[in-house]
Amino acid sequence: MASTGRVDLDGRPIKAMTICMIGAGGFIGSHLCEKLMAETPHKVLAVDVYSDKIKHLLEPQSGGASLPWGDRIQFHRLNIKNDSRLEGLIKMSDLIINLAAICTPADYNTRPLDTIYSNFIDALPVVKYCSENGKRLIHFSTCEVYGKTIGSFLPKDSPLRQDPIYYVLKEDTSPCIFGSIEKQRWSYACAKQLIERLIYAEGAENGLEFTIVRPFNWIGPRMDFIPGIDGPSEGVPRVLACFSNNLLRHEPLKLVDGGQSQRTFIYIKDAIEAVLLMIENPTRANGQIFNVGNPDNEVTVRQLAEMMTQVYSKVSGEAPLEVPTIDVSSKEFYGEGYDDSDKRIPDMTIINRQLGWNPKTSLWDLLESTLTYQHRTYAEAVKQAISKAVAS
Ligand SMILES: NC(=O)c1ccc[n+]([C@@H]2O[C@H](COP(=O)([O-])OP(=O)(O)OC[C@H]3O[C@@H](n4cnc5c(N)ncnc54)[C@H](O)[C@@H]3O)[C@@H](O)[C@H]2O)c1
Ligand SMILES: O=C(O)[C@H]1O[C@H](OP(=O)(O)OP(=O)(O)OC[C@H]2O[C@@H](n3ccc(=O)[nH]c3=O)[C@H](O)[C@@H]2O)[C@H](O)[C@@H](O)[C@@H]1O
Repeated sequence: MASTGRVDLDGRPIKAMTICMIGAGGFIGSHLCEKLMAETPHKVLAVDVYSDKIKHLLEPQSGGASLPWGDRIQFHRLNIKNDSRLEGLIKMSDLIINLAAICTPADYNTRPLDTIYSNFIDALPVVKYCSENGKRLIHFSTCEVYGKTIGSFLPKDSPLRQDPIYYVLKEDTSPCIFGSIEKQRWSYACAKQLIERLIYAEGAENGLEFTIVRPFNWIGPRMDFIPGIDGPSEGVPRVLACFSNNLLRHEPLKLVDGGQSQRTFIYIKDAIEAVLLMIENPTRANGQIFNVGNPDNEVTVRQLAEMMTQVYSKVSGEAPLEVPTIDVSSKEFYGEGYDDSDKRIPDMTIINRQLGWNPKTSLWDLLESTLTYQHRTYAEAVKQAISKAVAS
């Protein structure tokens, strides 16, 4: 590995590495590839079944000159479920990052088998090849492994609900609390928890060098799809894309079960800074599980809907709807077996101590840049789709 001129947090030179990034064509992968190309000399073997979100990194845009990062990024279209090329790509790499997963809640209770296979079974060979070949692994888990907060089981009027010990989620002390088996929502969280335990055990018993990332609602441009435009008309993406779709179509935002659940949202670009620190500081990141979120950006889903409505009106110049939201039951919206995390505030002690990282962007600012992107990218296409539907 050649030196890069960059230094790590302890002042040691960082060597250029080859990174096998599985799921590189998704939302997080596309931002991570962009960052690695723009700011580092590392090479990326980008593995995915789709490449639309990283097209701009793989080939010059129409009429443009060659790409500044040349051939440092290579796309390998393969499905890790059933492709023998995976092991070879892992062997060629210094670091493996696994992002591949089914990770939209609408799938957890309606396609629980695919969800469990994708998040546990399909990740097994990746862990095995890393362990057998002595390769470092950064695996993407989720804040959903915490499930529900302890506080949610206390009486509604209990003063203990105000005590952070009952709701702040900490990597090494918080329990993982899921609903019953009939609540298939938890198939995802449970599969992610088991793969975390397996990776941890590979570290303990076989010396696998690993880092586990638990993202807390990372959002930004290129997240999921807009139904009927760049994804299926009946598809249900995560909340940012659902609400963006409603705003683009001038229809009320749907609040599931009153929109009382709470989330902390973090701007994808802040979160990617944390991942780059993990990549380039293995001695500080190995053996760690990291929460990556923004505890200062907490809102209820209802408040998120209200803020997105205001921000969208500002960036689009269109007046907000008179009735901006409507209530819908979770059964109607997601079907049988849905359940929800009540509240998600990440404890930041470990990532602060190990990597000195903190998020920067406020919720308003991150929504402003994201909705500007959504409006610029989709408004015209949505308008055309609506007028076509009216004409036919
Ligand atoms: N976005 C978030 O806030 C968030 C939060 C918690 C956890 N995560 C985790 O981070 C990871 C990435 O999330 P994302 O938001 O970028 O999701 P995403 O769906 O945009 O990206 C996942 C990518 O993996 C690819 N993939 C899935 N199965 C594959 C297979 N068998 N072979 C090859 N490629 C495959 C998909 O095509 C997709 O491009 C996931 O593991 C997810 O569980 C994300
Ligand atoms: O992003 C994360 O950190 C994790 O959480 C997400 O789960 P969740 O936050 O429940 O999923 P969203 O689709 O973003 O929904 C957030 C909340 O908004 C609500 N919602 C969603 C969509 C909608 O149109 N209306 C609405 O009220 C949901 O019921 C939920 O309470 C997903 O499971 C994963 O992407 C990820 O692992």
